[in-house]
Amino acid sequence: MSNYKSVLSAVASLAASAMLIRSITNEFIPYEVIDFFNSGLHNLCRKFSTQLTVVIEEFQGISRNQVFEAAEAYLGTKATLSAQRVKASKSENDKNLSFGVDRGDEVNDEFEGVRLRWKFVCRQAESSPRRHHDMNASLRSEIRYYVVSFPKKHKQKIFGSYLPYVMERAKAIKQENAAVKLHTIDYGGYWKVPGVTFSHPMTFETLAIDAELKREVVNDLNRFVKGKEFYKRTGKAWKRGYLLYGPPGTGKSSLIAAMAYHLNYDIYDLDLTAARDNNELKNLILSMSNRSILVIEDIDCTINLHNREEDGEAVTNGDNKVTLSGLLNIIDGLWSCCGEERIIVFTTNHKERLDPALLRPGRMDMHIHLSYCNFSAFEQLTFNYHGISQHKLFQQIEGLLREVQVTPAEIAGELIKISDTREGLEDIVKFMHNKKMLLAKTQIDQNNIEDHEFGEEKSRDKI
Ligand SMILES: Nc1ncnc2c1ncn2[C@@H]1O[C@H](COP(=O)(O)OP(=O)(O)OP(=O)(O)O)[C@@H](O)[C@H]1O
Repeated sequence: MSNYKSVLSAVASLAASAMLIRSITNEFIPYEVIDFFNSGLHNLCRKFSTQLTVVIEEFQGISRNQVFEAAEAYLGTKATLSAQRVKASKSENDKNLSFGVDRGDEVNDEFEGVRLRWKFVCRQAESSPRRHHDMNASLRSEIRYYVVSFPKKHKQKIFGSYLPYVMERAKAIKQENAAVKLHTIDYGGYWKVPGVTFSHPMTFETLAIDAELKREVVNDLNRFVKGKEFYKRTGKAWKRGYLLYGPPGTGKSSLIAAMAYHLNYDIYDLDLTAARDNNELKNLILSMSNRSILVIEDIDCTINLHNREEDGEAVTNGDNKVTLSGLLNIIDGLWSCCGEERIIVFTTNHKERLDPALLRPGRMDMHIHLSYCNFSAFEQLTFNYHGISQHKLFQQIEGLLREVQVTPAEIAGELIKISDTREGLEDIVKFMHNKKMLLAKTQIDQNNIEDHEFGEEKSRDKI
Protein backbone atom coordinates (compact mmCIF):
# COMPACT_ATOMS: atom_id res chain seq x y z
CA MET A 1 0.00 0.00 0.00
CA SER A 2 2.77 2.38 0.95
CA ASN A 3 4.47 1.41 -2.31
CA TYR A 4 1.31 2.27 -4.24
CA LYS A 5 1.08 5.65 -2.46
CA SER A 6 4.68 6.50 -3.18
CA VAL A 7 4.22 5.63 -6.86
CA LEU A 8 1.17 7.86 -6.94
CA SER A 9 2.95 10.78 -5.30
CA ALA A 10 5.96 10.32 -7.59
CA VAL A 11 3.69 10.43 -10.62
CA ALA A 12 1.90 13.49 -9.25
CA SER A 13 5.11 15.36 -8.56
CA LEU A 14 6.50 14.37 -11.97
CA ALA A 15 3.36 15.69 -13.64
CA ALA A 16 3.53 18.89 -11.60
CA SER A 17 7.20 19.37 -12.50
CA ALA A 18 6.44 18.73 -16.13
CA MET A 19 3.68 21.32 -16.06
CA LEU A 20 5.97 23.76 -14.24
CA ILE A 21 8.77 23.21 -16.74
CA ARG A 22 6.30 23.58 -19.59
CA SER A 23 4.86 26.79 -18.21
CA ILE A 24 8.37 28.17 -17.49
CA THR A 25 9.52 27.29 -21.00
CA ASN A 26 6.38 28.77 -22.51
CA GLU A 27 6.80 31.90 -20.40
CA PHE A 28 10.49 32.55 -20.72
CA ILE A 29 11.71 30.78 -23.83
CA PRO A 30 10.71 32.39 -27.09
CA TYR A 31 8.36 30.46 -29.39
CA GLU A 32 11.04 30.32 -32.04
CA VAL A 33 13.44 28.44 -29.72
CA ILE A 34 10.71 25.98 -28.64
CA ASP A 35 9.74 25.47 -32.26
CA PHE A 36 13.38 24.84 -33.12
CA PHE A 37 13.70 22.02 -30.54
CA ASN A 38 10.30 20.60 -31.36
CA SER A 39 11.05 20.54 -35.03
CA GLY A 40 14.50 19.02 -34.38
CA LEU A 41 12.91 16.12 -32.54
CA HIS A 42 10.25 15.86 -35.17
CA ASN A 43 12.79 15.78 -38.00
CA LEU A 44 14.68 13.00 -36.25
CA CYS A 45 11.51 10.86 -35.98
CA ARG A 46 10.59 11.69 -39.53
CA LYS A 47 13.93 10.52 -40.87
CA PHE A 48 13.27 6.99 -39.66
CA SER A 49 9.61 6.83 -40.59
CA THR A 50 8.51 5.05 -43.73
CA GLN A 51 5.19 6.92 -43.66
CA LEU A 52 4.42 10.30 -45.10
CA THR A 53 1.76 12.48 -43.53
CA VAL A 54 -0.03 15.22 -45.41
CA VAL A 55 -1.92 17.91 -43.54
CA ILE A 56 -4.96 19.39 -45.25
CA GLU A 57 -6.16 22.48 -43.42
CA GLU A 58 -9.65 23.88 -43.81
CA PHE A 59 -8.46 27.34 -44.74
CA GLN A 60 -5.65 28.46 -46.92
CA GLY A 61 -5.15 32.01 -45.69
CA ILE A 62 -8.59 33.47 -46.09
CA SER A 63 -9.99 31.02 -48.65
CA ARG A 64 -11.47 27.64 -47.92
CA ASN A 65 -9.11 24.93 -49.04
CA GLN A 66 -10.67 22.97 -51.88
CA VAL A 67 -8.77 19.82 -50.97
CA PHE A 68 -10.29 20.00 -47.49
CA GLU A 69 -13.78 20.39 -48.96
CA ALA A 70 -13.17 17.47 -51.29
CA ALA A 71 -11.84 15.30 -48.45
CA GLU A 72 -14.92 16.13 -46.38
CA ALA A 73 -17.29 14.95 -49.12
CA TYR A 74 -15.19 11.96 -50.17
CA LEU A 75 -14.54 10.63 -46.67
CA GLY A 76 -18.24 10.83 -45.92
CA THR A 77 -18.70 7.89 -48.28
CA LYS A 78 -15.86 5.95 -46.62
CA ALA A 79 -16.73 6.75 -43.04
CA THR A 80 -19.44 4.12 -42.72
CA LEU A 81 -16.95 1.41 -43.65
CA SER A 82 -14.17 2.01 -41.15
CA ALA A 83 -14.73 4.92 -38.75
CA GLN A 84 -15.66 4.35 -35.10
CA ARG A 85 -18.12 7.22 -34.97
CA VAL A 86 -19.97 8.51 -37.99
CA LYS A 87 -21.95 11.72 -38.31
CA ALA A 88 -25.17 11.29 -40.27
CA SER A 89 -27.23 14.15 -41.63
CA LYS A 90 -29.86 14.98 -44.20
CA SER A 91 -31.43 18.30 -44.91
CA GLU A 92 -34.83 18.70 -46.50
CA ASN A 93 -33.45 19.08 -50.01
CA ASP A 94 -30.76 16.41 -49.81
CA LYS A 95 -31.53 13.41 -51.93
CA ASN A 96 -29.70 10.93 -49.70
CA LEU A 97 -28.32 10.68 -46.20
CA SER A 98 -24.82 12.18 -45.89
CA PHE A 99 -22.17 10.81 -43.61
CA GLY A 100 -19.12 12.48 -42.16
CA VAL A 101 -16.11 11.64 -40.04
CA ASP A 102 -16.46 12.80 -36.48
CA ARG A 103 -13.74 14.92 -34.89
CA GLY A 104 -10.72 12.89 -33.82
CA ASP A 105 -11.91 9.85 -35.74
CA GLU A 106 -9.99 7.86 -38.33
CA VAL A 107 -10.92 6.34 -41.68
CA ASN A 108 -9.01 3.78 -43.73
CA ASP A 109 -8.86 3.87 -47.48
CA GLU A 110 -7.11 1.95 -50.20
CA PHE A 111 -6.07 3.14 -53.65
CA GLU A 112 -4.48 0.86 -56.25
CA GLY A 113 -3.08 -1.36 -53.51
CA VAL A 114 -1.82 1.52 -51.31
CA ARG A 115 -3.35 1.77 -47.86
CA LEU A 116 -4.05 5.21 -46.48
CA ARG A 117 -5.16 6.39 -43.06
CA TRP A 118 -7.16 9.59 -42.68
CA LYS A 119 -7.84 11.46 -39.45
CA PHE A 120 -10.09 14.44 -38.83
CA VAL A 121 -8.59 16.84 -36.28
CA CYS A 122 -10.23 19.83 -34.60
CA ARG A 123 -8.52 22.01 -32.04
CA GLN A 124 -9.15 25.30 -30.33
CA ALA A 125 -7.57 28.19 -32.19
CA GLU A 126 -4.76 29.89 -30.33
CA SER A 127 -5.53 33.54 -29.88
CA SER A 128 -1.86 34.56 -29.85
CA PRO A 129 -1.31 37.18 -32.54
CA ARG A 130 2.23 35.79 -32.91
CA ARG A 131 0.76 32.67 -34.36
CA HIS A 132 -1.89 34.27 -36.54
CA HIS A 133 -0.85 37.04 -38.77
CA ASP A 134 -4.02 36.60 -40.76
CA MET A 135 -6.87 38.54 -39.19
CA ASN A 136 -9.52 36.21 -40.47
CA ALA A 137 -7.87 33.12 -39.04
CA SER A 138 -7.65 34.66 -35.60
CA LEU A 139 -11.40 35.24 -35.64
CA ARG A 140 -12.09 31.53 -35.96
CA SER A 141 -12.51 29.69 -32.71
CA GLU A 142 -11.57 26.32 -34.11
CA ILE A 143 -8.89 25.03 -36.47
CA ARG A 144 -9.97 21.97 -38.46
CA TYR A 145 -7.86 19.82 -40.71
CA TYR A 146 -7.43 16.31 -42.09
CA VAL A 147 -4.20 14.37 -41.92
CA VAL A 148 -3.62 11.51 -44.30
CA SER A 149 -0.72 9.05 -43.91
CA PHE A 150 0.58 6.51 -46.39
CA PRO A 151 3.87 4.80 -47.26
CA LYS A 152 6.41 7.36 -48.45
CA LYS A 153 7.41 5.26 -51.44
CA HIS A 154 3.93 5.80 -52.96
CA LYS A 155 3.99 9.56 -52.71
CA GLN A 156 4.07 9.99 -56.51
CA LYS A 157 0.93 7.90 -56.91
CA ILE A 158 -0.89 9.61 -54.04
CA PHE A 159 -0.15 13.15 -55.19
CA GLY A 160 -0.41 12.43 -58.90
CA SER A 161 -3.45 10.15 -58.99
CA TYR A 162 -5.12 9.62 -55.63
CA LEU A 163 -5.69 13.23 -54.54
CA PRO A 164 -6.97 14.27 -58.02
CA TYR A 165 -9.27 11.21 -57.86
CA VAL A 166 -10.57 12.36 -54.44
CA MET A 167 -11.27 15.82 -55.90
CA GLU A 168 -13.17 14.37 -58.86
CA ARG A 169 -15.16 11.95 -56.71
CA ALA A 170 -16.08 14.73 -54.30
CA LYS A 171 -17.36 16.88 -57.15
CA ALA A 172 -19.57 14.05 -58.37
CA ILE A 173 -20.80 13.25 -54.84
CA LYS A 174 -21.75 16.87 -54.25
CA GLN A 175 -23.58 17.03 -57.56
CA GLU A 176 -25.45 13.82 -56.88
CA ASN A 177 -26.60 14.62 -53.41
CA ALA A 178 -25.96 17.95 -51.88
CA ALA A 179 -28.62 20.52 -51.35
CA VAL A 180 -27.90 24.08 -52.38
CA LYS A 181 -26.54 26.03 -49.42
CA LEU A 182 -27.12 29.66 -48.66
CA HIS A 183 -24.25 31.56 -47.06
CA THR A 184 -24.74 34.85 -45.33
CA ILE A 185 -22.28 37.06 -43.51
CA ASP A 186 -21.52 36.49 -39.85
CA TYR A 187 -20.74 39.24 -37.36
CA GLY A 188 -16.99 38.73 -37.61
CA GLY A 189 -17.13 39.69 -41.29
CA TYR A 190 -16.81 36.21 -42.75
CA TRP A 191 -19.21 33.67 -44.27
CA LYS A 192 -21.13 31.38 -41.99
CA VAL A 193 -19.81 27.90 -42.74
CA PRO A 194 -21.30 25.48 -43.72
CA GLY A 195 -24.32 27.68 -44.48
CA VAL A 196 -27.99 26.79 -44.29
CA THR A 197 -29.93 24.67 -46.74
CA PHE A 198 -31.47 26.90 -49.36
CA SER A 199 -35.14 26.09 -49.72
CA HIS A 200 -36.67 28.62 -52.10
CA PRO A 201 -39.48 26.82 -53.97
CA MET A 202 -38.61 28.23 -57.42
CA THR A 203 -37.05 26.22 -60.25
CA PHE A 204 -36.87 26.82 -64.00
CA GLU A 205 -39.90 24.56 -64.38
CA THR A 206 -42.03 26.86 -62.26
CA LEU A 207 -40.46 30.23 -63.04
CA ALA A 208 -42.95 32.28 -65.05
CA ILE A 209 -40.98 34.39 -67.48
CA ASP A 210 -41.17 34.69 -71.22
CA ALA A 211 -40.51 31.19 -72.61
CA GLU A 212 -37.87 32.42 -75.10
CA LEU A 213 -35.99 34.32 -72.39
CA LYS A 214 -36.06 31.26 -70.14
CA ARG A 215 -34.54 29.13 -72.90
CA GLU A 216 -31.81 31.71 -73.50
CA VAL A 217 -30.86 31.85 -69.82
CA VAL A 218 -30.83 28.06 -69.40
CA ASN A 219 -28.69 27.64 -72.55
CA ASP A 220 -26.29 30.30 -71.36
CA LEU A 221 -25.89 28.57 -67.98
CA ASN A 222 -25.39 25.18 -69.63
CA ARG A 223 -22.73 26.60 -71.92
CA PHE A 224 -21.02 28.14 -68.92
CA VAL A 225 -20.78 24.92 -66.88
CA LYS A 226 -19.55 22.96 -69.84
CA GLY A 227 -17.08 25.66 -70.78
CA LYS A 228 -14.00 24.55 -68.85
CA GLU A 229 -11.99 23.91 -72.03
CA PHE A 230 -13.23 27.08 -73.69
CA TYR A 231 -12.22 29.27 -70.76
CA LYS A 232 -8.85 27.55 -70.54
CA ARG A 233 -8.19 27.87 -74.26
CA THR A 234 -9.11 31.53 -74.41
CA GLY A 235 -7.33 32.45 -71.18
CA LYS A 236 -10.53 33.87 -69.73
CA ALA A 237 -11.42 33.47 -66.07
CA TRP A 238 -14.15 30.85 -65.67
CA LYS A 239 -16.75 33.21 -64.32
CA ARG A 240 -19.89 34.86 -65.61
CA GLY A 241 -21.81 37.93 -64.57
CA TYR A 242 -25.58 38.43 -64.84
CA LEU A 243 -27.43 41.66 -64.27
CA LEU A 244 -31.09 41.11 -63.44
CA TYR A 245 -33.19 44.23 -63.69
CA GLY A 246 -36.87 45.05 -63.64
CA PRO A 247 -39.66 46.26 -61.37
CA PRO A 248 -40.26 44.69 -57.94
CA GLY A 249 -42.17 41.41 -58.09
CA THR A 250 -41.06 40.37 -61.56
CA GLY A 251 -39.01 37.41 -60.33
CA LYS A 252 -35.39 38.54 -59.88
CA SER A 253 -34.89 36.61 -56.62
CA SER A 254 -36.91 33.74 -58.05
CA LEU A 255 -34.60 33.55 -61.08
CA ILE A 256 -31.54 33.40 -58.80
CA ALA A 257 -33.08 30.46 -56.94
CA ALA A 258 -33.82 28.70 -60.24
CA MET A 259 -30.22 29.27 -61.40
CA ALA A 260 -28.79 27.87 -58.16
CA TYR A 261 -30.92 24.71 -58.35
CA HIS A 262 -30.22 24.24 -62.04
CA LEU A 263 -26.47 24.36 -61.50
CA ASN A 264 -26.47 22.97 -57.96
CA TYR A 265 -24.28 25.90 -56.93
CA ASP A 266 -24.27 27.41 -53.46
CA ILE A 267 -25.45 30.96 -53.04
CA TYR A 268 -23.38 33.61 -51.27
CA ASP A 269 -25.72 36.43 -50.41
CA LEU A 270 -23.50 39.46 -50.08
CA ASP A 271 -25.07 42.31 -48.16
CA LEU A 272 -22.67 45.12 -48.95
CA THR A 273 -23.71 47.08 -45.89
CA ALA A 274 -22.47 44.22 -43.69
CA ALA A 275 -18.89 44.53 -44.92
CA ARG A 276 -16.92 47.17 -43.06
CA ASP A 277 -14.56 48.15 -45.83
CA ASN A 278 -13.05 47.05 -49.14
CA ASN A 279 -10.55 44.86 -47.37
CA GLU A 280 -13.25 42.90 -45.61
CA LEU A 281 -15.15 42.71 -48.89
CA LYS A 282 -12.06 41.29 -50.57
CA ASN A 283 -11.70 38.62 -47.87
CA LEU A 284 -15.35 37.67 -48.23
CA ILE A 285 -15.24 37.35 -52.00
CA LEU A 286 -11.98 35.43 -51.99
CA SER A 287 -13.16 32.99 -49.37
CA MET A 288 -16.18 31.80 -51.40
CA SER A 289 -15.94 28.29 -52.70
CA ASN A 290 -15.97 27.36 -56.37
CA ARG A 291 -19.20 26.41 -58.12
CA SER A 292 -21.07 29.18 -56.42
CA ILE A 293 -23.18 32.24 -57.11
CA LEU A 294 -22.32 35.55 -55.53
CA VAL A 295 -25.49 37.59 -55.23
CA ILE A 296 -25.58 41.32 -54.63
CA GLU A 297 -29.21 42.40 -54.54
CA ASP A 298 -30.42 45.94 -55.12
CA ILE A 299 -26.94 47.10 -56.02
CA ASP A 300 -28.19 50.67 -56.53
CA CYS A 301 -29.43 50.83 -52.93
CA THR A 302 -26.61 49.15 -51.06
CA ILE A 303 -23.65 51.02 -52.43
CA ASN A 304 -23.09 54.63 -53.27
CA LEU A 305 -22.69 54.20 -56.97
CA HIS A 306 -20.85 57.44 -57.40
CA ASN A 307 -18.24 56.96 -54.73
CA ARG A 308 -15.59 55.92 -57.17
CA GLU A 309 -12.17 56.83 -55.89
CA GLU A 310 -10.91 57.84 -59.33
CA ASP A 311 -13.57 60.54 -59.40
CA GLY A 312 -11.87 62.01 -56.34
CA GLU A 313 -15.14 61.80 -54.44
CA ALA A 314 -15.73 60.64 -50.92
CA VAL A 315 -15.11 56.95 -50.53
CA THR A 316 -17.54 56.39 -47.72
CA ASN A 317 -21.04 55.02 -47.96
CA GLY A 318 -22.47 56.39 -44.73
CA ASP A 319 -20.34 54.68 -42.11
CA ASN A 320 -19.55 52.00 -44.59
CA LYS A 321 -16.30 52.23 -46.49
CA VAL A 322 -17.15 49.77 -49.23
CA THR A 323 -16.77 51.46 -52.58
CA LEU A 324 -17.91 50.63 -56.06
CA SER A 325 -14.37 50.83 -57.41
CA GLY A 326 -13.25 48.52 -54.58
CA LEU A 327 -15.94 46.02 -55.51
CA LEU A 328 -15.12 46.18 -59.22
CA ASN A 329 -11.38 45.84 -58.60
CA ILE A 330 -11.95 42.70 -56.57
CA ILE A 331 -14.24 41.16 -59.15
CA ASP A 332 -12.06 42.02 -62.14
CA GLY A 333 -8.75 41.50 -60.49
CA LEU A 334 -8.23 39.04 -57.67
CA TRP A 335 -11.46 37.17 -58.24
CA SER A 336 -10.51 36.41 -61.80
CA CYS A 337 -7.25 34.75 -61.03
CA CYS A 338 -8.35 32.45 -58.25
CA GLY A 339 -11.24 30.07 -58.22
CA GLU A 340 -13.38 28.85 -61.07
CA GLU A 341 -16.99 28.18 -62.00
CA ARG A 342 -18.17 31.30 -60.30
CA ILE A 343 -21.18 33.37 -61.12
CA ILE A 344 -21.96 36.84 -59.94
CA VAL A 345 -25.47 38.26 -60.03
CA PHE A 346 -26.40 41.87 -59.45
CA THR A 347 -30.04 42.86 -59.19
CA THR A 348 -31.61 46.26 -59.46
CA ASN A 349 -35.02 47.81 -59.92
CA HIS A 350 -33.40 50.79 -61.62
CA LYS A 351 -30.89 49.92 -64.30
CA GLU A 352 -30.76 53.55 -65.38
CA ARG A 353 -29.26 54.50 -62.02
CA LEU A 354 -26.29 52.18 -62.34
CA ASP A 355 -22.81 53.49 -62.90
CA PRO A 356 -21.73 52.85 -66.52
CA ALA A 357 -18.64 51.13 -65.10
CA LEU A 358 -20.91 48.32 -63.94
CA LEU A 359 -22.62 47.95 -67.29
CA ARG A 360 -19.43 47.92 -69.35
CA PRO A 361 -19.26 44.94 -71.73
CA GLY A 362 -17.32 42.09 -70.23
CA ARG A 363 -18.32 42.98 -66.70
CA MET A 364 -21.90 41.78 -66.67
CA ASP A 365 -21.99 39.23 -69.48
CA MET A 366 -25.76 39.02 -69.75
CA HIS A 367 -28.35 41.66 -68.93
CA ILE A 368 -31.68 40.02 -68.16
CA HIS A 369 -34.76 42.17 -68.19
CA LEU A 370 -37.51 40.79 -66.00
CA SER A 371 -40.61 42.57 -66.96
CA TYR A 372 -44.34 42.65 -66.37
CA CYS A 373 -46.31 39.50 -66.94
CA ASN A 374 -46.85 38.55 -70.56
CA PHE A 375 -49.17 35.78 -71.72
CA SER A 376 -46.49 33.10 -71.79
CA ALA A 377 -45.62 33.86 -68.15
CA PHE A 378 -49.34 33.94 -67.28
CA GLU A 379 -49.86 30.48 -68.79
CA GLN A 380 -47.00 29.17 -66.71
CA LEU A 381 -48.46 30.69 -63.54
CA THR A 382 -51.97 29.27 -64.07
CA PHE A 383 -50.41 25.90 -64.74
CA ASN A 384 -48.27 26.14 -61.56
CA TYR A 385 -51.16 27.14 -59.35
CA HIS A 386 -54.09 25.27 -60.86
CA GLY A 387 -52.70 22.77 -63.36
CA ILE A 388 -54.66 24.18 -66.30
CA SER A 389 -53.26 25.10 -69.68
CA GLN A 390 -56.47 26.09 -71.49
CA HIS A 391 -59.47 28.22 -70.58
CA LYS A 392 -62.14 30.19 -72.42
CA LEU A 393 -60.95 33.41 -70.75
CA PHE A 394 -57.34 33.02 -71.86
CA GLN A 395 -57.83 35.06 -75.03
CA GLN A 396 -59.40 37.94 -73.13
CA ILE A 397 -56.62 37.80 -70.52
CA GLU A 398 -53.99 37.79 -73.26
CA GLY A 399 -55.45 41.04 -74.62
CA LEU A 400 -55.62 42.62 -71.18
CA LEU A 401 -52.00 41.71 -70.44
CA ARG A 402 -50.98 43.75 -73.49
CA GLU A 403 -52.70 46.81 -72.06
CA VAL A 404 -52.08 46.52 -68.33
CA GLN A 405 -48.77 46.34 -66.56
CA VAL A 406 -49.14 43.67 -63.94
CA THR A 407 -46.30 41.81 -62.25
CA PRO A 408 -46.07 38.01 -61.97
CA ALA A 409 -46.11 38.51 -58.19
CA GLU A 410 -49.51 40.25 -58.47
CA ILE A 411 -50.93 37.53 -60.71
CA ALA A 412 -49.55 34.87 -58.37
CA GLY A 413 -51.19 36.70 -55.45
CA GLU A 414 -54.57 36.60 -57.25
CA LEU A 415 -54.25 32.99 -58.39
CA ILE A 416 -53.57 31.81 -54.88
CA LYS A 417 -56.92 33.25 -53.71
CA ILE A 418 -58.88 31.18 -56.23
CA SER A 419 -60.37 27.91 -55.07
CA ASP A 420 -62.49 26.96 -58.09
CA THR A 421 -60.18 27.40 -61.07
CA ARG A 422 -62.75 27.30 -63.85
CA GLU A 423 -64.90 29.98 -62.25
CA GLY A 424 -62.08 31.79 -60.46
CA LEU A 425 -60.36 33.12 -63.59
CA GLU A 426 -63.23 35.63 -63.80
CA ASP A 427 -61.65 37.27 -60.75
CA ILE A 428 -58.36 37.65 -62.59
CA VAL A 429 -60.19 39.38 -65.43
CA LYS A 430 -61.90 41.68 -62.90
CA PHE A 431 -58.58 42.37 -61.20
CA MET A 432 -57.01 43.41 -64.48
CA HIS A 433 -60.00 45.53 -65.49
CA ASN A 434 -59.77 47.36 -62.17
CA LYS A 435 -56.05 47.91 -62.72
CA LYS A 436 -56.76 49.22 -66.21
CA MET A 437 -59.35 51.66 -64.89
CA LEU A 438 -57.04 52.79 -62.10
CA LEU A 439 -54.29 53.32 -64.64
CA ALA A 440 -56.62 55.37 -66.87
CA LYS A 441 -57.74 57.48 -63.90
CA THR A 442 -54.14 58.10 -62.80
CA GLN A 443 -53.32 59.13 -66.35
CA ILE A 444 -56.27 61.59 -66.44
CA ASP A 445 -55.26 63.05 -63.05
CA GLN A 446 -51.70 63.43 -64.27
CA ASN A 447 -52.85 65.18 -67.45
CA ASN A 448 -55.05 67.53 -65.39
CA ILE A 449 -52.12 68.46 -63.15
CA GLU A 450 -49.94 69.14 -66.18
CA ASP A 451 -52.66 71.22 -67.88
CA HIS A 452 -53.13 73.19 -64.68
CA GLU A 453 -49.39 73.86 -64.34
CA PHE A 454 -49.18 74.83 -68.00
CA GLY A 455 -52.13 77.24 -67.53
CA GLU A 456 -50.47 78.87 -64.53
CA GLU A 457 -47.22 79.25 -66.43
CA LYS A 458 -49.04 80.90 -69.34
CA SER A 459 -50.85 83.42 -67.12
CA ARG A 460 -47.53 84.24 -65.36
CA ASP A 461 -46.00 84.90 -68.80
CA LYS A 462 -48.86 87.32 -69.63
CA ILE A 463 -48.24 89.29 -66.44
N1 LIG B 1 -41.47 35.29 -62.74
C1 LIG B 1 -42.11 34.72 -61.70
N2 LIG B 1 -42.49 33.43 -61.75
C2 LIG B 1 -43.14 32.85 -60.75
N3 LIG B 1 -43.45 33.49 -59.60
C3 LIG B 1 -43.07 34.78 -59.50
C4 LIG B 1 -42.39 35.44 -60.53
N4 LIG B 1 -42.13 36.70 -60.14
C5 LIG B 1 -42.64 36.83 -58.94
N5 LIG B 1 -43.19 35.68 -58.52
C6 LIG B 1 -43.84 35.45 -57.23
O1 LIG B 1 -43.73 36.66 -56.49
C7 LIG B 1 -42.86 36.50 -55.36
C8 LIG B 1 -41.89 37.68 -55.30
O2 LIG B 1 -41.05 37.63 -56.42
P1 LIG B 1 -39.48 37.91 -56.40
O3 LIG B 1 -39.02 38.16 -55.00
O4 LIG B 1 -38.78 36.86 -57.16
O5 LIG B 1 -39.44 39.28 -57.18
P2 LIG B 1 -38.26 40.33 -57.29
O6 LIG B 1 -38.26 40.83 -58.70
O7 LIG B 1 -37.01 39.75 -56.80
O8 LIG B 1 -38.76 41.47 -56.33
P3 LIG B 1 -37.88 42.60 -55.57
O9 LIG B 1 -37.30 43.49 -56.61
O10 LIG B 1 -38.91 43.28 -54.73
O11 LIG B 1 -36.86 41.87 -54.77
C9 LIG B 1 -42.15 35.17 -55.56
O12 LIG B 1 -41.90 34.52 -54.35
C10 LIG B 1 -43.14 34.40 -56.42
O13 LIG B 1 -44.09 33.76 -55.61
